[in-house]
This record gives sequence, C-alpha cells and structure tokens, in this order.
Amino acid sequence: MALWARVSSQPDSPAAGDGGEAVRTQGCRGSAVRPCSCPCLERGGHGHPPAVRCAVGGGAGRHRGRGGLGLGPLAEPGSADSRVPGCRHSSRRSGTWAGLGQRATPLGRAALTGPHGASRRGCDTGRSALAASSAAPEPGPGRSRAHRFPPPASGRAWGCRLGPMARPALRPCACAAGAQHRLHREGSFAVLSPDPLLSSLIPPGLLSVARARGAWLNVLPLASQGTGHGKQILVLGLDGAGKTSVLHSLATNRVKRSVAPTEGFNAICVNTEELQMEFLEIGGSESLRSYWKMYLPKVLLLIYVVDSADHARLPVAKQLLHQLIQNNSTLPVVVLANKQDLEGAYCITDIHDALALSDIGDNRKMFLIGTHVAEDGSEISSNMKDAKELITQLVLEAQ
Ligand SMILES: Nc1nc2c(ncn2[C@@H]2O[C@H](COP(=O)(O)OP(=O)(O)OP(=O)(O)O)[C@@H](O)[C@H]2O)c(=O)[nH]1
Ligand SMILES: [Mg+2]
Repeated sequence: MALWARVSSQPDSPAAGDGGEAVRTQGCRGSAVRPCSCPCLERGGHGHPPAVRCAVGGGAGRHRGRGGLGLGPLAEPGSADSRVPGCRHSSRRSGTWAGLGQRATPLGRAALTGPHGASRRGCDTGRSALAASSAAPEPGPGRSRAHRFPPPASGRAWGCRLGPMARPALRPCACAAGAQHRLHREGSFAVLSPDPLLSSLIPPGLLSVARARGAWLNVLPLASQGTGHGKQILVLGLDGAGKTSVLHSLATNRVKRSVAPTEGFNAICVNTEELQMEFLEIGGSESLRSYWKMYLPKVLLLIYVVDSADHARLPVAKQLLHQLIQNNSTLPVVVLANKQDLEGAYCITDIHDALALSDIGDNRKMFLIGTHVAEDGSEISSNMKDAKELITQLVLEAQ
C-alpha cells in the first residue's frame, strides 16, 4: 500500500496534473489540524503539525488502491467535498499519481492521503497489507560485503561494471555507450565513466575512501544517445536505509535488494521516456556522511531515504537531513520512507513528524513517499513507479 506525501512545494507543482479521470479524494483541511479526524488517521494520537491539511485519497483513478500522504501544494485547491462535512479537498492527477491540493499557509502546508478503497483505516492498514504481501525476509544483521550490481537490464540503465572484486583486470566495456567510455584506473579498482561530466561527480576523497576499503565503484554508463548532460540526483540516507535497493529497483523496474553496504558511492543512470537521469548514491555509514554535503550544490534534487522501521535512528536521520539542507532553501527534496513492508515500520505520518518535515518544507518542493523493496525479482510496486514518475517530473521542472 503505497504511501506518498508532498510536504511542501511551490504552487505550480509538477504534481499538479490536468485532472483527467476523476480521482476521488476527501479529507479535511485547516491551519491547525490537531489531531486529525479524517478517516486516514483513525489510529489517532499523532496529530498533524500546525497548518497541516489532510485528505484521504479515494480508490478511483490511477491510484489503483494506493494510499498516500500528500503534503504541500501539490495541486490547485479544490472544492469542498460534501461527503466529509466541514472538509475541503482537491485532487489533480498527473500521470500515474495524483496530487492533493492545498492552500499555502504561513506555517506549512500539507495534504495527507491514506490508503484508498474500502479499507481506509490509516497507515497501520497499509503497513499490514504490505507485510502480508511480502515474502521477503527481513534483512539479517550481517550483510555480505560484496556489493554487486545487477546485470545489465535491457541494455539501458546498467552495463558497465569494473572492479577488482568482480573482475581483476580492466577490459573494454560492452555497454551501449561503448567507445565513449573513459577508463580511469585508481589503484586497486577502476572507475568507468562515460564522460567527464559523470567523472566529475566523483570526489577524490571518496575515491580514496573506497580504495582504502578495497571497495569497487560503479559508475554506470549513459545510454548510447548520452549527451553528457545528465540530470544529477543525489541519494542520501543512513546506512541500511535501502538507497541502493531503491536505486536498483528504479533503474530496472524490478525489485532487487542490495546485499551489502555501499562502501563509497554508486552512480546509476536511469532513462525514462522523457529524460536521462543520473543518480548518485553516497554510502550512509558515518565515515562517508561528511561527503554528503559536497554534492548538494551540484544536484537538481535530493532523495533522502529513511528506514521506516529503524525508530531508534530516526532522530539521527532527521538531524542529518536538516543539517544538509539548512543552507539550501530551494533544493527539492523527496523523502522515501522505505521498508514500509516491515511490521514495525512507521507510517508516513509518523515519519513526517519524526523528521520534522514541516520545519524545512516551507519554500521548497518536498515530498514524502512510502516505499518498499520487498520481493526480489518481482515488478516494482506502484508506489515505486509513482516515485520514479515524480522524480522525473521534478527533474524536468528543475532544468
Ligand atoms: N524489508 C525490506 N528490506 C529492505 C528494503 N529495502 C532495502 N532492504 C534491505 O535493507 C538492507 C540495506 O539495504 P541497502 O539498499 O544496502 O541500504 P543502503 O541505504 O544502500 O545502505 P548503505 O549503502 O550502507 O548506505 C538490505 O539488506 C536490503 O535488502 C525494503 O523496502 N524492505
Ligand atoms: Mg547502498
């Protein structure tokens, strides 16, 4: 049961679709909805931050039964919904996901959507549904250290992989970009990069860290039509949050869980119909976090992944996120509340509160999306597709 949220953004959000088929939404709105009494929040107790507006998405339209938490002026304000007395709602749809509108308020903005359809019972419902559908075991404490990328998927997003752990010697890359590649030998590992632009993403310090750890780095190539002008997206979050797993899944459209921590970084190129995007994940372990901020000025978008079930470290995740973006008031941020399949996972409302997203979302586009990478090999879930589409739209808008 996907959960997504727009925490705040500009009124001319890309999430605001053209309407199209109707998406039933209902909800409530107010400058200080505390606690919320809308159907999506039956679990109660959490309330909303001041000026948060909530709305529950209906089951029609392209949501296909997903629920979500939309925070921010996703769409133009809508009309009052007579089905929920005293509530207003609005909805617009763009592509495969719908945005819930809001009115800007001085303190913050938000629109929450809960699970759609008959069982509109709040985040717990969504979580248990996910847990029931997940056949994958929870990650064990000792993950393999061998960090491997999946094999090329339809020759598009994946293709080049070099490094001493995988292949002892450099050899010509057989990926689509072929001869465009420049090989860089860095001590015991190799970085393969299709063009100087992508190469420039890699900080020398990070290369050293990776070399010291004997890690092998992956810079996946642009597609053959690559222009060298990708749209960089930074992917950050604490170690174990699921960054690599999410990226694998976004790139291949198949669920592929990572089995080992990222010792340096991963750069992955994802092509959509509209554009080519370069995702750069920097590992979340403590020693790598100092590199995070180096990239913020260079990127169009920040994706911040949190482990929704790792309650103990949410304060750390919050602190790091706030520190990261405190000096950048306009960088769009997409927070992925990952591992929604786990029984103990916080729903996105709780994640919103735990990360204090209303404190950092006033002037920027900010989204909160519940994701999970549950069943290896299966097609990615609809909320992951939504996330991909949202990211694409944000990047397009940021250009
Ligand atoms: N249950 C569950 N496990 C997940 C999910 N996403 C990732 N995992 C598991 O969580 C562990 C960490 O995933 P990674 O993708 O390596 O996390 P990461 O954020 O890249 O971690 P670092 O590279 O160390 O910063 C792995 O065992 C994954 O299989 C998810 O949605 N649900
Ligand atoms: Mg990783």
